[in-house]
Amino acid sequence: MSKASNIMRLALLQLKGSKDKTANVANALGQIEAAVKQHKPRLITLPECFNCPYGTKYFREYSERIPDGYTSQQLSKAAADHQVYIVGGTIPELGENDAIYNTCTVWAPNGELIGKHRKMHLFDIDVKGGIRFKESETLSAGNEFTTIDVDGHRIGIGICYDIRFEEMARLYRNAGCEMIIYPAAFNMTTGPLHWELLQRARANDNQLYVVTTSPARDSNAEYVAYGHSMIVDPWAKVLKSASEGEEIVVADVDFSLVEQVRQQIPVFNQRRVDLYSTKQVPKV
Ligand SMILES: NC(=O)CCC(=O)C(=O)O
Repeated sequence: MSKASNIMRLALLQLKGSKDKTANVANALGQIEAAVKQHKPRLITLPECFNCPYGTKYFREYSERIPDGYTSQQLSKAAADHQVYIVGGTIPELGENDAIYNTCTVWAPNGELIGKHRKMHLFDIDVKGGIRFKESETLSAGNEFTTIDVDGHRIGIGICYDIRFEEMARLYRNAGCEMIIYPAAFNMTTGPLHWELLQRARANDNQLYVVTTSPARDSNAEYVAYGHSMIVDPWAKVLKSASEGEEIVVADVDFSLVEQVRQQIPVFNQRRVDLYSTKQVPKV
């Protein structure tokens, strides 16, 4: 598809969550409607696990089939009603053989499912004096890369912990992506240290936009999300950032900046491939 425009308006919805799935989805739908009315975005993003508490003991109970489940159907309808792209955060997906995945769905303005990304790198960490979390206790990892086309612009999808894996971002860059979107929920141990750093690193290394959308912080929750949903530009500059609470972050991104940065700092033509190998890029 040809690039209709280089400017795209994004709205990142940093949403409050609770244990009530219907209320969480209703809140997301209300915020989508508000964002559309107030800001007329082309693309809306939601947080990781926006319809359920983020915790391994909850994933199976809250899981749904995609695209037949309740949350998918609501997001599809919202995209069509408002004529907008929706990167639907993540939900626990009930997959083949009863496996559960942490999955992002992407909806086109006609309500069609145009992308489904299962988190590839499960969040399994144990930091002394900090956080212990093991997604693999109940989740399975996805094995496929996911890119979508929005008005001729290729966008890669990753989920939270995926951002730590530079190889994945590099692969998206090599596949022609100009932006990577990560629904995410960093925590209060690693968030202050690594959240902005990782986004700016991925943007700088690959000369593309990086977008993250977090749940709002709830200090009483079992897992306290860091917040600070963010858009970083291809210069690795923070274009816009949320605070901790429920918030809509709106920004116009200019995709011509991607090409400008790649021309001005042409590292991808300066690789010493005679000294280090570059892997074959799998088709994505
Ligand atoms: N939900 C996640 O994958 C959390 C990742 C995270 O907090 C990190 O430090 O990495």
